[in-house]
Amino acid sequence: MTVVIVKIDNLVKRYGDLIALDHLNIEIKEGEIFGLLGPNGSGKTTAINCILSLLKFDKGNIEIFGREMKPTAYPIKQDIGIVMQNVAVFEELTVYENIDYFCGLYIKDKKKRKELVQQAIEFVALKDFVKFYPKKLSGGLLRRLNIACGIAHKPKLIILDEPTVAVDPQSRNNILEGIKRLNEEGATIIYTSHYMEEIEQLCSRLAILDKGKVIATGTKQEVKGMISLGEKIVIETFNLKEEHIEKIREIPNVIDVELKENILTIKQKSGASNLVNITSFIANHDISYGKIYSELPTLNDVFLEITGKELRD
Ligand SMILES: Nc1ncnc2c1ncn2[C@@H]1O[C@H](COP(=O)(O)OP(=O)(O)OP(=O)(O)O)[C@@H](O)[C@H]1O
Repeated sequence: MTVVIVKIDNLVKRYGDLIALDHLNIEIKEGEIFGLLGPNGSGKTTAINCILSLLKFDKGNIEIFGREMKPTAYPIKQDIGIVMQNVAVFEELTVYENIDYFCGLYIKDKKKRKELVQQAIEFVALKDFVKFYPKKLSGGLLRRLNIACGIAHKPKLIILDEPTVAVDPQSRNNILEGIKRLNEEGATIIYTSHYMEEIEQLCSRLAILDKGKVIATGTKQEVKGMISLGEKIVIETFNLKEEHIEKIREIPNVIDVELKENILTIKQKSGASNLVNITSFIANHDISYGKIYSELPTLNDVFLEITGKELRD
C-alpha cells in the first residue's frame, strides 16, 4: 500500500496582492525523492515554509504523516529534518557543538545523541573539521554542516531547500550522493532547486512550479510526455545553407529547426524518429558535419513549451 507522507490540498498563499501559491495540490509518497523545480520566485520556499507551518496560508490544507500540520504539531515536527536555503548555524559553536545542539532538540538521551552526531559527521565527511568554528569553513563545508544539523536526528521526512546554491562541484556531488543515501536508508525527501540537472539526477517524481502554480507533475518520463516535443537531433555542421534548413523543416514530424554557431538542432514531434531521414538528407546534399547525436527533451524543454520561458533567465 502506498503511504502518502505529505498531502498539500488547494493551498493558497498571498503576500498582499501577490499570489505566491495559487491552489497548489501535491502528494508526496513514502520513499520518494520528490523534486520541486521552478525558477526564482516561483514559490518553492513559500511552499516549504507553509509545509513546515512556519508561514500562515490563506486557504487549503496540509497533512503530514496523515495528520494535519499545525504550528504546534510537535510530534510531526520531530520526524522532519529541515535544510534551509540560508545556512543557519551558531557562529560561537564548533562544528561538533552545532550538530550536537540541533540533534539535542529532538534526542535527549546523551549516549544515543553522541552516536547520531558521529554518524552525521561521517555522513557529510566533516571528521577533520569537528573543532572548527563556522567562520573558518568554506562555503561548501558550511553547507555540509547545515545539512548535518538538519538530519542528525534521523528524521523520516527531510526537506532541502536549494542546498547546493553557490557550492563547488565537489561539495555539490557530495551533497547529492548524501541525499541519495539518506533516501536509501528510508527517508522521504523533498528537494527544491532551479537546477533541472539536479532534479533529473536525483528525483523519482517532481512538480514544476511557475508563478505559484504546478504546471506539470509526475515522473520525469510522465512530465516529458506532456509536451509535443520528442527527440532532438543535434548536428555540428559547417557548410549549411538557408535552403537546406528550409528543406529539413519540410521533413515529416519536424517541428522546429534552429542553427546557432554551427550547431543545428532539429526538434521533432513526440514519438517520431527521423535520425535515418536526416542523416540521409545530409549525405545526399554533401553537407559536411562533425558530431551528430540525438537527445531526449529536458525539463527545461517542458518548462519552455508550457510557459514560453526558459527555466533560467
Ligand atoms: N515575505 C515576502 N513578502 C512579499 N513577497 C514575498 C515574500 N516572500 C516571497 N515573496 C514573493 O513570493 C514569490 C515566491 O517567492 P519564493 O521565495 O517562495 O520563490 P522561490 O521559488 O523559492 O524563489 P527563490 O529560488 O528565489 O527562493 C516571489 O514573487 C517573491 O518575491
